[in-house]
Formats: sequence, structure tokens, C-alpha cells
Amino acid sequence: MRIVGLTGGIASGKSTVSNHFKAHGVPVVDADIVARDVLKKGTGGWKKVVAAFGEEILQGDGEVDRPKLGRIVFSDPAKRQLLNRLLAPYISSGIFQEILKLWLKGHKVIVLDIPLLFEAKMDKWTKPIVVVWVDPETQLQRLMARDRTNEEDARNRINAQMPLDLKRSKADIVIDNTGSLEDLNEQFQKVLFQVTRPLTWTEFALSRQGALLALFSITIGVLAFRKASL
Ligand SMILES: CC(C)(COP(=O)(O)OP(=O)(O)OC[C@H]1O[C@@H](n2cnc3c(N)ncnc32)[C@H](O)[C@@H]1O)[C@@H](O)C(=O)NCCC(=O)NCCS
Ligand SMILES: Nc1ncnc2c1ncn2[C@@H]1O[C@H](COP(=O)(O)OP(=O)(O)OP(=O)(O)O)[C@@H](O)[C@H]1O
Repeated sequence: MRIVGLTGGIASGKSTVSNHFKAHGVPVVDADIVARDVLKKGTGGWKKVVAAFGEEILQGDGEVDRPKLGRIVFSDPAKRQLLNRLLAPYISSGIFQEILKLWLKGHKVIVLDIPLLFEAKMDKWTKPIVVVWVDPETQLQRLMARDRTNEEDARNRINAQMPLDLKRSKADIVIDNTGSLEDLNEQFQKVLFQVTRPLTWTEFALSRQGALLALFSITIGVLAFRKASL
């Protein structure tokens, strides 16, 4: 199985690229969705976060008030680290479960869309790594437009992540999303070709098909050995 890492900065265009992958039949595990699930009312993550941050981060219905928690953690690095530490085990186990489901279905190439792929040191599990890069001014404008936030909140969120230029230097493949959506689509076609080329032997061995072939070969070997020793 090939596990492609997809990352970038906030609002650099990861979800837009993810949607292209999905439209071409490549399944995507979205870490933001996993992170939302592990913070739903009554879950283990929710209990830990409420115990640490207090009930004032809850809405009337008991769910976490996400914009409020966001304002707290994106303006205070210590609180952000605390939140990351509390949720990390739930997020990584949620991502692992999603990978397992896709492995059992027999998918050979999957994409992990993880904003904090490098920060959380999950990059060692993915190859190749695709970084969606955008120039800083465009990133700021797109973030403020999408989330309808002011410049200060937007800058806080951008600064809470590893600099995008550093992420770009760690990439196997870079998508420059500063231009139009048509530009992005053109680059995407080349990326799709690269990430869906035939699996290496190691990747094949890690796929469900590879595991079944290994099991089949071992069974035949054992049967042949038994027959020969009778
Ligand atoms: C603080 C929370 C409640 C704010 O929720 P909100 O709905 O406003 O934002 P959302 O979850 O959609 O995240 C939007 C983007 O913010 C960035 N972001 C989210 N969490 C973090 C973080 N801890 N550090 C840096 N950037 C982050 C990512 O680029 C993400 O795509 C939420 O982001 C959260 O629970 N974060 C901690 C979990 C986490 O690390 N998520 C990232 C998945 S790897
Ligand atoms: N090439 C582009 N031209 C114009 N707008 C774009 C382009 N690419 C993405 N956008 C817009 O920019 C915003 C951010 O894109 P997107 O949501 O894909 O980023 P993201 O990296 O997934 O963000 P997050 O880290 O918050 O999940 C969205 O409103 C999206 O529609």
C-alpha cells in the first residue's frame, strides 16, 4: 500500500487538492475530520479537554465551542501544546483506524491529508509527501475570506504552524497554489500521474493483495513440505 502524505499551511489549498484526489477515485483520510470526531460531546477527547480547559469552552448543547477554543489556543502556544498533547493519541488512533479500513477494502494508494504532518512527526509513515504551498499574502487573504476572520486571528493561526517554506523544503512534490484553480488543476494532473504509478515491491508487500499472496505462498509451501515428508 502506498500512503501519500498531503500537507501544507492553513488555507493553502489541501482540501481543494483532496477533493481532486477523491474525484479521481483515490481515497483520502482527512485529519481535520478525525480531529472533529474525537472532540464530540461525551468522547474520551472531549472529557480530557473539558477537564483541562473548563466548562466555559462548551456551548449550551454541551458540544465544544470550536471558534472559542480556537481563539484561546491560537493566541497562546502553551495552551495549544496542551490541547495537542491531549488530543494527539485519539487523533493518531482515529487515523490508523481509517487506514486499516481502506487497507481491508484493498485500496493500493491512499492519501493522508494532515495539516500537522511534520509538526506531529507523522511524515515518517508517508511517501511521497505532497506539500501544497502558497505565497504568504495569498494565504492570508484566502484564510480571512474563507473563515471571515480578522487579520490578527488569521495571522495567529498561520503562525501556529511550521513555516510553509520549511514544509516546502521537506516535500517530495510541491504544488504551488498561488495561481488560479485552473493552474492548480493542471499541476494536479501531473501529481496524480506520479502518485498512482505502479507500486514498488515494498509497497505491494504492504498491501492487502501482498499479504494475501504471502499467506497463499506460505500455505502452498507448508502443504508441499508435508506431502514430501510423508
Ligand atoms: C482548536 C480547534 C477546536 C479549532 O476548530 P476550528 O473548527 O476553528 O478549526 P479546524 O479544526 O477546522 O482547523 C482548521 C485548520 O486549523 C489548523 N489547525 C488546527 N489545529 C491546529 C493546531 N493544534 N496547531 C496548528 N494548526 C492547527 C489546521 O490547518 C486546520 O486545517 C481545532 O482546530 C482543534 O481541535 N485543533 C486541535 C486538533 C488538531 O491538532 N487538529 C489538526 C489535525 S492534524
Ligand atoms: N487556486 C485557488 N484560487 C482561488 N481560491 C482558492 C484556490 N485554492 C483554494 N482556494 C480557496 O482558498 C480557501 C482555502 O483552501 P482550502 O480550504 O482548500 O485550504 P486548506 O489547506 O484545506 O485549509 P485548512 O488548513 O484550514 O483545512 C478556500 O476558500 C478555497 O476555496
